[in-house]
Amino acid sequence: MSAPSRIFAPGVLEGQVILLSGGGSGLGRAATLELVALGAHVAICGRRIEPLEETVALAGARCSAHVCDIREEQQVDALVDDVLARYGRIDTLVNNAGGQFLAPAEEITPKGFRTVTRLNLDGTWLMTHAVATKAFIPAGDDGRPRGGKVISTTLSPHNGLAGMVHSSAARAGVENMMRELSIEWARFGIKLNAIAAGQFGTDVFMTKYPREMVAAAAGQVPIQRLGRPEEFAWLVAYLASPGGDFFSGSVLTIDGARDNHAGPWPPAVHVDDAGDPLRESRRG
Ligand SMILES: CCCCC/C=C/C(=O)SCCNC(=O)CCNC(=O)[C@H](O)C(C)(C)COP(=O)(O)OP(=O)(O)OC[C@H]1O[C@@H](n2cnc3c(N)ncnc32)[C@H](O)[C@@H]1OP(=O)(O)O
Ligand SMILES: NC(=O)C1=CN([C@@H]2O[C@H](COP(=O)(O)OP(=O)(O)OC[C@H]3O[C@@H](n4cnc5c(N)ncnc54)[C@H](OP(=O)(O)O)[C@@H]3O)[C@@H](O)[C@H]2O)C=CC1
Repeated sequence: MSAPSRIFAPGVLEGQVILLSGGGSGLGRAATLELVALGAHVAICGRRIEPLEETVALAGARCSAHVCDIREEQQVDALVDDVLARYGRIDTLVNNAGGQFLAPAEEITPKGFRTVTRLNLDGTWLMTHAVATKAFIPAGDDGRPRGGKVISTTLSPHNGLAGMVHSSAARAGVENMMRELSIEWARFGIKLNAIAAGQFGTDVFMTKYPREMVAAAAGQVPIQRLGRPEEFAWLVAYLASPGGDFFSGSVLTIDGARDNHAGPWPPAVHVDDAGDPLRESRRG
């Protein structure tokens, strides 16, 4: 059973049905536990059943596991149909599944580039389109489109993450997809936002990339630490809650200022002998 939220009132998401991709690990698991703790029913998906079942064991009966590869149109259709058959509605879609490999751009093959853009951009589109057309746009009891929310995880820094040209391109595409759809689908009551995550110390982040880069990552964040999965989870919960109702078409960057500068301030080349930031002397 999920522990009570440290931030939000219990029950703030009571009655909501949330579909979240990548709920078997890291940020997706943390978000699932927070959403369930706030009263939501959360259907989670991923390619492997084992990690999904581990999340269900932690979250309790309001969470269900569904195997689905978000890159496969038929699997996505079947997933959304299953979730609707089980819960009768979907209020919020969290597109959290994603990832990439680290490689110099010139070494990335067409297949490698396609693999990452298919996962992050096409997969996010397939999920968003299926949930919108099956759950958000059809009329509810009042004869009007039911509406709903879409929250998509993207990537900070926005000026390009070196070694990840495929993911940098795909996440920029996702952010503009959210912005564009927030205009077109406002007429259906659909609100779409992106959460641009900086570096968070999830298990996969800590183990997938070269050790030297992981060790240096916190030092590249102006506030000098990695994000904590629960900090991401709180932002997802806020957007899903009534507090998030006037957000649409936004990119919320959660990265300890990494989007603005890499490293502490002042950097070593910007300090005087006492270690203070350099400043110009007044003229005259
Ligand atoms: C310090 C850095 C800051 C990082 C900031 C971001 C952090 C995070 O996002 S942390 C969370 C990361 N989580 C994930 O990435 C999870 C999901 N990732 C994956 O599933 C894989 O990494 C995937 C994206 C590569 C997709 O896996 P899969 O569909 O199983 O693809 P394949 O392994 O079959 O590979 C297909 C194709 O892709 C190319 N490729 C894969 N890995 C590499 C590599 N390490 N280097 C170069 N190229 C790679 C390659 O073309 C593969 O085809 P084949 O050569 O025919 O195998
Ligand atoms: N941690 C970080 O610092 C950052 C993370 N992000 C992004 O945040 C998200 C979560 O990251 P994090 O928790 O750290 O990483 P994880 O690798 O732990 O999470 C990725 C999740 O996505 C699922 N997934 C991957 N491919 C597919 C697919 N084709 N279909 C369905 N599910 C899939 C995985 O499950 P399975 O393998 O079973 O399919 C896994 O549960 C990702 O999009 C990541 O790129 C962005 C910026 C920084």
